[in-house]
Amino acid sequence: MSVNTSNGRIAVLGGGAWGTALANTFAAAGRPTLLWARDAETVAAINGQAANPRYLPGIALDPALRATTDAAQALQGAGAILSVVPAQIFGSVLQSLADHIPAGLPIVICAKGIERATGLLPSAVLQATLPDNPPAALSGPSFATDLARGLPTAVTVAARDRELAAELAANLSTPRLRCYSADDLTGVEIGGALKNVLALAAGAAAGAGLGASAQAALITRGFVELRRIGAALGAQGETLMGLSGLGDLMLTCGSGQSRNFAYGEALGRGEPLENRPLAEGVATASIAARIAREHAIAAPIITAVDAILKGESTIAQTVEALMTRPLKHEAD
Ligand SMILES: NC(=O)C1=CN([C@@H]2O[C@H](COP(=O)(O)OP(=O)(O)OC[C@H]3O[C@@H](n4cnc5c(N)ncnc54)[C@H](O)[C@@H]3O)[C@@H](O)[C@H]2O)C=CC1
Ligand SMILES: O=C(CO)COP(=O)(O)O
Repeated sequence: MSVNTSNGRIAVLGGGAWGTALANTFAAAGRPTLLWARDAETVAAINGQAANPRYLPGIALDPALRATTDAAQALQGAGAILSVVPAQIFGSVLQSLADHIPAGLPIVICAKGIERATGLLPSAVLQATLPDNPPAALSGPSFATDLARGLPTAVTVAARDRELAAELAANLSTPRLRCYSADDLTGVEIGGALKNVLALAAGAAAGAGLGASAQAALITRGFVELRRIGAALGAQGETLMGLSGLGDLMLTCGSGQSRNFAYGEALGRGEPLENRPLAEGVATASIAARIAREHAIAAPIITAVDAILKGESTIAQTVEALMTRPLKHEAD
């Protein structure tokens, strides 16, 4: 590993809730940080009022946080780059910024999803687009609103090179963000991506009034599916029991603060689904169901989430189908 990521500024790409919360924790910890956002109003609000009213309404940011609409400025002299744009547009954003991204610098992917069109994890999208920039990922139980309010949490920072992962984890840790390191990049990405699909299922169960028992059963059996898909794609089981698997599942599947859970709840209540905040699990459900099919993996819950979202099945039909599946040994 030849790059020292502690030199220079932290460049955070994406001025939404999570990009702002991450940049804010670094700035509050005294780390030189520059946030790139495409939206000039967001940039003006961060620089002028220490606020991001569009994505983090009512939260006071650190006055030291600086933002820009100029990607070249954000990336010039950066020692670490965090990409915090949604998973489905990560590839196109990378392509548009490619000329400004210093070769050799790792890119820490903070999105949680699988590219729907290709089935690629974000790290593979990065490798296909910028093969000289090593992929890393930051993932774990972390609501943007919690971190932005200065509440503490812990996440995993993964890179295939163990030393690089440890260095990034050390550089990105703040008094409010404890970063553990890991070398199972695939496991960390899969945990983050698939927990969103299960949060949709848990939210739908809550919204449809199926009860706390059904919700716990769904999450537990959903986690079995997450681990099966993870294993097929090369993830280590241990990683999925960690912060970016079980940890994030516990957070997201149990709180209406999660946009994926809230989307599922609206679905379960039969409410309109247009114009809602980003719910990455919607796109990921479709590709996760396809991956499961292609690998002949039993994933009835993830497949059902996809079918409900596509209008191919109702929640009542899904409950009936799941409850009448042939009985089986739990560990099989
Ligand atoms: N909000 C949260 O609590 C957390 C979110 N994440 C993940 O972080 C990723 C981003 O989520 P949020 O920041 O919450 O979403 P958000 O919806 O709050 O913000 C998305 C940001 O991406 C920007 N964006 C969209 N298309 C773009 C484009 N073509 N070029 C440049 N910028 C573009 C938007 O302008 C916006 O600033 C997602 O994958 C999410 O799963 C991860 C952990 C926590
Ligand atoms: O990933 C998250 C918390 O770890 C945020 O979840 P939502 O995108 O569902 O709000």
